[in-house]
Amino acid sequence: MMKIDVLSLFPAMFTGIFGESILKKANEKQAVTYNVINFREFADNKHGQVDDYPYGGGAGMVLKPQPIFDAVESLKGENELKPRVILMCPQGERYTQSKAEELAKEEHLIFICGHYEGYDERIREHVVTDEISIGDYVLTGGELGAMVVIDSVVRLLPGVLGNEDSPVKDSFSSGLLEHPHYTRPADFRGMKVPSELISGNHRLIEEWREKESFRRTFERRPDLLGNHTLSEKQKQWIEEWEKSR
Ligand SMILES: C[S@@+](CC[C@H](N)C(=O)[O-])C[C@H]1O[C@@H](n2cnc3c(N)ncnc32)[C@H](O)[C@@H]1O
Repeated sequence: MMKIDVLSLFPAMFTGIFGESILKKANEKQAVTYNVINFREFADNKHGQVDDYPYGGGAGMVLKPQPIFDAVESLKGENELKPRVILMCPQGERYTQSKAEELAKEEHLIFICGHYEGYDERIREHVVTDEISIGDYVLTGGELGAMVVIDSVVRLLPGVLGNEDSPVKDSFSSGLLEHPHYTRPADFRGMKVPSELISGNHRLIEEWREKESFRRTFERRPDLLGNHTLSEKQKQWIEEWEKSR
């Protein structure tokens, strides 16, 4: 079972997300346990102070090393392999599906959610194994970022999603965006579902999905095709689309 610990100054933010939908079910199925800790409890001063002014001056407060070092040390099991200690940070590695797949193989993840201006650099250097950014924008705190990462990792744990929601065909898992979906009715206000999908012919349906998945990626995210060697079929599709433009 995967163990997820979160260090945050605002633990109540996680109550909703861990108590709903797939994250809740994953815990009920004993695929994962969640533990959210307010690292203020580890402050070694009677005011519970976890931040201080930056050396050299300037705006904003910096998270002190002591509460975070002590909190992380308290979470490492004695006989445990090293946990991944993940710092949520806009300066970190940009988060991707392949990182989610990598983290889903681990047994223990510890997330550090910052607030304020930044972290004392010694936290990065001596406690953290990974620094993750969820995108090129700045959030108020690391909590929302940690939720994004946790959600995307937990849904990959064995047994969490049923076969019907299998993550294997999701966008990015195969290197391409997923094909479009349709459901009933087959004709909604004159807008028809592609005939291949209602043909009942599995080969036709698979071919349509394969082609539309590639088209969607080619049109919306050609950057994803950067490392992809095009098959003959894909080259023909591109020619066909370029002619019809
Ligand atoms: C206001 S931000 C600090 C930004 C910092 N001064 C900088 O420029 O790098 C406060 C906290 O929010 C979190 N955060 C902000 N943007 C993030 C992002 N894109 N991805 C992950 N965490 C983020 C981090 O935990 C960060 O320590």
